[in-house]
Amino acid sequence: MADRPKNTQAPDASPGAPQARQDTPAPGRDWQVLDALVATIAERRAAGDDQTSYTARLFAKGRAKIAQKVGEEGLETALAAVGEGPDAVVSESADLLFHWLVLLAEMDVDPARVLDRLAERQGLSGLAEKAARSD
Ligand SMILES: N=c1c2ncn([C@@H]3O[C@H](COP(=O)(O)OP(=O)(O)OP(=O)(O)O)[C@@H](O)[C@H]3O)c2ncn1[C@@H]1O[C@H](COP(=O)(O)O)[C@@H](O)[C@H]1O
Repeated sequence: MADRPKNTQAPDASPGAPQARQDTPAPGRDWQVLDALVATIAERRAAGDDQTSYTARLFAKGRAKIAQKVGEEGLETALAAVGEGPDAVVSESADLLFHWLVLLAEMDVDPARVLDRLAERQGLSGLAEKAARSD
């Protein structure tokens, strides 16, 4: 992915907390983590070594299997929210994001397109959008 804001301070930082240096984001709170994962997924896809790579194995199984995994991980995230707690939701969300990125790669969809779509929607109320639908 590209062209996303980097070094953005975490939204849950308390108002009085010391400001983080703009060039030293906290680990895991920089979009470079996702950029690196996208690159790794592309590399594993190109190498196609399903003996050593879970990602390559997913690609070998095909789109339907990858889509199924996205569905499963989404459900597991929801179930974790209801039946477990924040730590489980974090783990399941990571599984979900990984499989979601694999699915986008399988479909040759640049994840930046999803970010663009979100950006287009910024400022548009979900309720207003729903009310404007013709169906
Ligand atoms: N982020 C992930 C990641 N998140 C989850 N997973 C794997 O996703 C799987 C999900 O667990 P499940 O029990 O649902 O899957 P499963 O039962 O093995 O699969 P099925 O039988 O359902 O097909 C586990 O094997 C996890 O290890 C991941 N596998 C890889 N990555 C990243 O991809 C990189 C490359 O991994 P390899 O392709 O394996 O080299 C790694 O370095 C990581 O950065």
